[in-house]
Amino acid sequence: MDRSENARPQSGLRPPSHYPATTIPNMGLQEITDSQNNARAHTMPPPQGLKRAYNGNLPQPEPKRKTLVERAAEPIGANKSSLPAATSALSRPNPKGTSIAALAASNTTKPPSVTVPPSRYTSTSSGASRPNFAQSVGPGSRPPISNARPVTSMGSFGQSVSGRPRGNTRSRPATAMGDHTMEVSSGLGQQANGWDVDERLHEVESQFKVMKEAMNVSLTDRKTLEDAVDLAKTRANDLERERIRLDEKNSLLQSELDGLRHQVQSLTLTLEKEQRRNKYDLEDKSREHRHELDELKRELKDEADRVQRTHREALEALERHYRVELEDERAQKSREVQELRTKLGTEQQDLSIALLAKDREIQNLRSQVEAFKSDLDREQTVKGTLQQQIAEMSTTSMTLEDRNRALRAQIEFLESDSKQQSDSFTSMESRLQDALRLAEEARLKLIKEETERRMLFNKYQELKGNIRVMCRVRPVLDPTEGDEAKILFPDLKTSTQIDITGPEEKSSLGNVSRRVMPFEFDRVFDPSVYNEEVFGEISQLVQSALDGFNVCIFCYGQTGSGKTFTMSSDDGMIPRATHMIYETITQLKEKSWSYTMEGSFVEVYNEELNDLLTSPSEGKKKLEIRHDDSRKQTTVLHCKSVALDSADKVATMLREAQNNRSVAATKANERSSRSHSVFILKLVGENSATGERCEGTLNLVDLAGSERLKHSGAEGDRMKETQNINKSLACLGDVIEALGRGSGHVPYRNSKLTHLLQYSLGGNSKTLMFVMVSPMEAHLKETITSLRFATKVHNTHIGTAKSTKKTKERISDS
Ligand SMILES: Nc1ncnc2c1ncn2[C@@H]1O[C@H](COP(=O)(O)OP(=O)(O)OP(=O)(O)O)[C@@H](O)[C@H]1O
Repeated sequence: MDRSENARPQSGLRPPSHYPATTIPNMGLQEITDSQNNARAHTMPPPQGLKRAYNGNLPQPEPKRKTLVERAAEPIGANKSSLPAATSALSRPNPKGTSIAALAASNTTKPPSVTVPPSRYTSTSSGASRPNFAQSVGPGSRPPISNARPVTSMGSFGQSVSGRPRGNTRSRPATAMGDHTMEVSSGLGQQANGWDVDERLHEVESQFKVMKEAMNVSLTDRKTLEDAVDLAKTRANDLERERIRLDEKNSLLQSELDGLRHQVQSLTLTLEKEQRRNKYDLEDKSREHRHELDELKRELKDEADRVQRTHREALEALERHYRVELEDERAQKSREVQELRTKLGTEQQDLSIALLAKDREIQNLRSQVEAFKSDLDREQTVKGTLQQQIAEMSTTSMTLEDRNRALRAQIEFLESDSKQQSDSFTSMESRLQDALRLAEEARLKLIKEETERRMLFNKYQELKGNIRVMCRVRPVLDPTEGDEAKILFPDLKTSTQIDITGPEEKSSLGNVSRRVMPFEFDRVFDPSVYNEEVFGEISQLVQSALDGFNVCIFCYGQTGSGKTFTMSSDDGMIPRATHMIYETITQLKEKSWSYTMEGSFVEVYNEELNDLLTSPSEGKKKLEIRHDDSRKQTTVLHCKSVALDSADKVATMLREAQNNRSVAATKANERSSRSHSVFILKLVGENSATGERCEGTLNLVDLAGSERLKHSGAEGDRMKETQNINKSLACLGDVIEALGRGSGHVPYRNSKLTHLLQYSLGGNSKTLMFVMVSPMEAHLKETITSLRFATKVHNTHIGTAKSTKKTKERISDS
């Protein structure tokens, strides 16, 4: 065991390095002694003297079984001086904290005694070796056991003694004496003879002496040992006390340790508390920091919001500012635009006024041009007359020249006689006056001739008949329409006849035949004729209206036969009539005639009058018919009348009437073909030169479909419509018939239509009926019916006599 192990404290707790120096390691006494024993057991051989003394006879001492007493006794002899030092070392506080074991070890490792060299025994007495022996007994004084040393030194002794081989060799117990013996023998000299008894005896004696001395030494040793035992006992007691003191100290230390543990615990607790506190502090700090961070974030966010808000506000302010500016600018611009518009409007107005003025000017200029033209014509006539006169005058002039020459001769003869010249001027002036008078007379004659023309024209119209009937056959619109009826137009020259091949008829004999029915009218238009040509025929009647007559133009026929196409299509009779009227009015201005023209459009549906120029949204007022017998004029109360001061207005009026009719058509199916429409054009003309005044009316009537009720197979409202249509058409026939008969009573009031057209059907009025014919076989019966009705009308003569022709039906060849 080394010193460091001895110095280890008993308990597991190692005191800290800064432990107080007074503290002694907690080591038990037994342990100390054990350690010493062990140390000795390893390091110390038994005392040399004893070894020699008991070599071979004494029991070999058990080195590890030495008691404390023996061990205590060992250093006493040799360490009498060291014991007090040791005890004092134990008793006094060790400033460096050296342990007892360490002290013991130091005693062991540094023996104060010196081992007696063996050479001393060879030459010295026994008394001289004692202190050395005592010294060798002390602790640590013994030389360490050498492994090289033979356990049985006697063997070697024997060898060394004999120096030669021995035959009868006795073994001797190995003793420590061997060495001495050998040394002694060697000291006696090498020449001694082993077989010398004396010598051997001497040797034994000397050995005996030595042994005796050894005995004495042993006794002394014993005494010394006993003293040592006592001393050891004392020392043990001291040690026991020391142990108790150490125990006390130990317990003290334990309590101190407990205190320290407690302190450590409390420190640990404090530390834990501190840690906890620190943790809390840290958490608080962290919370604070987080809070601060949140605050900062919030502030930052607020700041950012504020900045954003500021920016937004700034932006909004800017936007507002710019918007206001923009609005201002826009308002200014719009004001400018408004001003410009106003200016433009004013300019436009001015322009339109100027335009109107220009128009008027142009019109005036035109009329002037026309007047100039007529003047020119007149002047040309006058010029012709004048040229004639000039020719006459040139003849006269030649005569005059002859006369002039003669006169010159006379003048020359008479020398400046001017009387004749002035006479000549006077005659020329009178001639001019005559020419002007003639021109005025010619103008008056022209006006008179216009009046005469009107009269003659009217007479001509009357001769043609006040009721005229024309027939028009529409073309086949589509090949899929069906079979075409056999219609012929035999009189190509005059175009007044139409031959209809009737349906198949069976005679009593069973012969099937078709009758050809010829119809003759004032004019027959085949399908190839255009509206333009048709209008050419009726233009004279329009002229009559301008001349102050009431004119009525009907379109009669079954549905789909072409009534509306003839009357109201874009190039129909109504637009053409109005255009013609405009043109004529303009022409008549040169004859000092000025006209006003008013138009209205009414519809007779189910024996009720409707204003087609008033839309249903404007509210419907009941129309009433008023007659002015003195003027022979009819007025429709509450009916819209449009001043037609331009030809375009007629087209607008027709469109408006068509629209209003379409709206009405949604309530009653196909209204247009189920009602009579009447376009009324009132014309009032005045002649500024003659003071004449004329008032005429042109009625353009598109009659409802003339199909028979039983044919149409109508029911309900449709039947009522058809009944009303048939009734009004029958009334028209009755009126015409009554007029033709010259009957005193004409049943105008039997239907709304005849009542409305009262002054346009009888008396001085002119009536033209178009009978419209479908070319289809399927419509043959209706065609024949219509043509028969038309013939009846055609045979009626109102006012003046009219030659009539008789036509005969014949049987068709086919
Ligand atoms: N002479 C014609 N040339 C070409 N097409 C015609 C002619 N006459 C009539 N039509 C066409 O025949 C069709 C029927 O004509 P329209 O509508 O004038 O008949 P309507 O007798 O007025 O019929 P409704 O009594 O039903 O009004 C129309 O499509 C029209 O354009």
